[in-house]
Amino acid sequence: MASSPLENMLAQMDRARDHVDIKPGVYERLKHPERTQKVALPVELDDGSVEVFTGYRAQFDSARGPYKGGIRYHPAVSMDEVEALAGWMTWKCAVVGLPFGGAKGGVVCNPSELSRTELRRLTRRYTQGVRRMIGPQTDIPAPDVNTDPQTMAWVMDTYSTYHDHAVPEVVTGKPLELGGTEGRVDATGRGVTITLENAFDYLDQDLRGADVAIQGFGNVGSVAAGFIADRGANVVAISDITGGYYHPDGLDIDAATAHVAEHGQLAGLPGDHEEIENRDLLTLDVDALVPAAIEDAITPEIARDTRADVIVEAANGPTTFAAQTILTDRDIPVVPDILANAGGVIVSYLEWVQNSQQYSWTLDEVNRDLEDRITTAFDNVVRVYDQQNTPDLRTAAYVIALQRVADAHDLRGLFP
Ligand SMILES: NC(=O)C1=CN([C@@H]2O[C@H](COP(=O)(O)OP(=O)(O)OC[C@H]3O[C@@H](n4cnc5c(N)ncnc54)[C@H](OP(=O)(O)O)[C@@H]3O)[C@@H](O)[C@H]2O)C=CC1
Ligand SMILES: O=C(O)CCC(=O)C(=O)O
Repeated sequence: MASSPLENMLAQMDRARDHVDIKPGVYERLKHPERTQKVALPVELDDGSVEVFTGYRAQFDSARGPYKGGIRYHPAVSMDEVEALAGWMTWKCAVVGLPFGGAKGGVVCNPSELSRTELRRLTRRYTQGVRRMIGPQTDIPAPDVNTDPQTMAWVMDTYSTYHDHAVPEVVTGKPLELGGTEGRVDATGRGVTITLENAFDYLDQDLRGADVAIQGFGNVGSVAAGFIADRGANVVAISDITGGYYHPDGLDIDAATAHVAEHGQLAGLPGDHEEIENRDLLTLDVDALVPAAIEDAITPEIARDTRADVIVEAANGPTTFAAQTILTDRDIPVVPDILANAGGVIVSYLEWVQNSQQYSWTLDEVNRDLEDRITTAFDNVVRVYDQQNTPDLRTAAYVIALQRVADAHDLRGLFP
């Protein structure tokens, strides 16, 4: 039976629960977001008509610091999905040791059908709708699926108009000109690549010469593909919603990136390669599979058929709970989303710190800090997995995250 992202997230928590010293009341609270909001967003379209979009923001937990998490524009956005994504942000920030809680927002829309001016009006409406929830000390949005630095600039501008001065630290992932940080655009893909290297080291394998398949060629997937190819691996397959491409000796990632920059999608990618379906990409005989699209890519059926030696989750929630159980039984390690894709929020944290200090760091400083934090988190997860005999790496990551959030609740005395 298909499960929703929220059901998957809650089941992942339950699997870790017995390994964590947590009061029942605290655990029960952590199964519910602290606050959610649904907003109606009337937007004037370019033809003069008005369409009312639906937006959401879910704030999951703030015991460790302000809520943090991206804004997604996608037709499948729902309250269930943003609640799950907000929960995953909470565990992600905790597992990599950031002083943040977790949130997520989204608007139900198809951005490919909206013009730039329509997207700007939609973003302003959404920001107005959630402006009492967000703020530099309360909840700090960032980019996610189909949103980018320009979207964040509009959020920052709209929020700032209510405060009579610029408030850059209300969002991260901004353009450099508006207080964005060096390295944020590449940060998630860079973190995925570092995690893939860490996983190969842990498994005593060499990334150089390894075959890697990547599903999703957006901000995260395309950047990861470039870095992974730079490390000497063969990126043998890539895909987006329009379909996939395969070459046993590795694809030309620079050419694919240039093609997407020009055409907006991979469709029509020229070159000497085979076209494949997304499902075929997920079951290729590769050394590593990197799902970098959206949730639920790896279903139980895919988990039974996949021939990857290791899976590194660049997307949030790409593996269903039932699929993870099958992969665990098949001894296929999965480096979970809350660790593998944390590079983005790590560098968002660095952006927020720089904005708060009105100071900026070099790209080298940012990249070094990212590498240190994500590698330390990887080592901690592997240590818990090895020492506490958790069923899989995901459970180990949840054990660390849940314990840190539970300890924060205890120390703050939020529960008698
Ligand atoms: N941006 C960030 O910093 C972070 C993102 N993430 C997660 O990474 C994932 C990707 O995000 P991001 O790269 O920013 O998003 P983008 O919107 O930039 O890219 C998403 C990519 O996935 C593709 N895609 C969507 N659905 C499918 C599908 N069913 N099959 C194959 N490809 C598909 C899209 O194709 P098309 O363009 O053709 O629609 C696009 O190439 C998401 O799960 C996101 O939550 C996690 C941490 C941080
Ligand atoms: O950069 C951030 O603050 C959050 C990015 C995000 O939405 C995610 O990690 O899923």
